[in-house]
Amino acid sequence: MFVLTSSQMREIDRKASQEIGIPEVVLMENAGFCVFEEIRKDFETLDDKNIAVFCGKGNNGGDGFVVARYLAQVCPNVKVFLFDENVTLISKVFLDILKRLEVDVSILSEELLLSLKTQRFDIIVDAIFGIGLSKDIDGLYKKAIEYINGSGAYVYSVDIPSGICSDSASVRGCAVKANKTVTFVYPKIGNILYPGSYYCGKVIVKDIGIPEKIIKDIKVKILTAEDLDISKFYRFPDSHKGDYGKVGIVAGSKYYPGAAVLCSNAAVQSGCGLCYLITPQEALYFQNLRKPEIVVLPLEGKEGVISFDGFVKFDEYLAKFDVLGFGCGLTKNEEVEKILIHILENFQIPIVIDADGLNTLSSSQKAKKLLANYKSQKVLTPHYMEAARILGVDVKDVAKSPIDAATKIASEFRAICVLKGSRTIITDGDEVFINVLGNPGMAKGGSGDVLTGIILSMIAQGYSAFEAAKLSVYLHSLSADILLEKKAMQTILPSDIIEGLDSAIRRLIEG
Ligand SMILES: NC(=O)C1=CN([C@@H]2O[C@H](COP(=O)(O)OP(=O)(O)OC[C@H]3O[C@@H](n4cnc5c(N)ncnc54)[C@H](O)[C@@H]3O)[C@@H](O)[C@H]2O)[C@@H](O)CC1
Ligand SMILES: Nc1ncnc2c1ncn2[C@@H]1O[C@H](COP(=O)(O)OP(=O)(O)O)[C@@H](O)[C@H]1O
Ligand SMILES: [K+]
Repeated sequence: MFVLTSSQMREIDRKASQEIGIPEVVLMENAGFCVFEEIRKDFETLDDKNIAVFCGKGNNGGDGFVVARYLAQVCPNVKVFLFDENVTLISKVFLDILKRLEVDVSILSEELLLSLKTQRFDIIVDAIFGIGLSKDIDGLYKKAIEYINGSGAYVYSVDIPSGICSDSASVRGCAVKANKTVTFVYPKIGNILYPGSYYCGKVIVKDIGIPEKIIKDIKVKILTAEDLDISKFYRFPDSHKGDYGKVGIVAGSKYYPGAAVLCSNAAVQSGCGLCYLITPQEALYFQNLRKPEIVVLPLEGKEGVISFDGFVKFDEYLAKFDVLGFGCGLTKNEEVEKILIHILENFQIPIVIDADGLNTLSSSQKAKKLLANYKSQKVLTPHYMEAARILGVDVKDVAKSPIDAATKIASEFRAICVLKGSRTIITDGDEVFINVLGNPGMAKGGSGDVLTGIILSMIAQGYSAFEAAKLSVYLHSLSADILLEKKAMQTILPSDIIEGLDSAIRRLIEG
């Protein structure tokens, strides 16, 4: 499913009306009716409800007038509150109809808002601002939104909760906290990314009669099972381990031995034929939880961290790997940088760089340049802070526009970027997928190491870096969601996510 920016939505509206000839009033009528239908579906009866519809002066308010008209046909207690009588031309069509039908329409003032505190509404429709929100909310708008949020009513937002920026999903001053948001054509970024997604409640996407053929060149999509290639999950009966690829992992240190265990355990649990773990000897003390299927190549370390001299002894192995993982739990020092540069200068293996591999990259101009020119597939898996370090920006800037940040990293390094967060973004610099599965039970140290292991395993099994990244992000969070059916968020561990891959893969295959 596509995800739109406000300008894409406007362009689609423009084409529908100017090129195809569908009048804008028809689209507004359809939008309002869709919202009404959703409300009618949710309640057995509406005639005993007290309903308020808050309408802004733009077209979002126009949708609100349509909703109010339909509601007034089935409910005697519908009140419309208008912020400004100076509404858009199309909205005026529907405001005039309301007036002719003698629906209760009032201009909202501070006094009127205060008097509403003694009334109780069962349902409130928020049609104050949609994709046209252009500045932070203040004044009477702010007070009305605070009133709506404190009212205890069941709240429907039209298109997007008022106060949420449809392009960044940020809260502009304050925002309506809806129970349900009915959006049109396709969801907007503000409906999908956080914090906007939280304010939306349940998001319902409705078709308002815009022909699909005018919706072109949309690059952002929600990641769904339909976007995944599972053809390589089929195993020929006479296949052998060599058919499922060799993963090499450079990970772990005296300080973070567990990261290496989680990453390599996840790799073997998700199907690669062989998995080799290159880790400093000093990290082995902790490895009793390591799966026995992993081949360990202990490396001579330096103060508990991998050393360049120790590492180059494994060059022969590196040449045989189908994919190399670099970074989980390595820590960051000059030796790690030297090793990364050595790999980038001397090998051409598909590479997945995570954690300290990314931190090393951020501070090494030489490694950055080599990576950009590295002639094999690359996947970078930063979380927001790691992305900020790579881009040399503040983490707030990444949070404000994560799609831009991920796209920039992918383009700069000609890599697949997996920008990890509550909504992980996967991009090759052109197409963008947003993952909407997963839960805060995953917000624990080690979840990222698990994801890296899965991506490595999928590349080893023959998937392209982009397909592997999509498939792995999906399975990783599907596993956590399945665990949530039986476990509390607090007790879901990254190691459980590894074990849960079994259910996740089976559920994906079975559909
Ligand atoms: N053909 C179309 O364009 C369609 C539009 N639709 C609806 O129209 C909406 C977009 O309508 P508009 O472009 O008129 O935009 P909005 O209705 O979202 O808001 C724009 C109006 O609010 C004012 N405004 C913005 N931010 C403000 C702030 N912080 N404080 C005070 N005033 C502020 C602007 O000056 C402008 O008057 C969509 O979200 C959707 O609900 C639907 O009817 C479907 C068809
Ligand atoms: N609130 C959340 N909802 C969904 N997924 C989450 C949430 N918090 C974290 N995750 C996922 O958990 C993983 C955390 O990775 P990362 O930050 O690299 O952790 P670590 O480096 O400690 O392993 C990412 O895949 C991320 O998408
Ligand atoms: K709204």
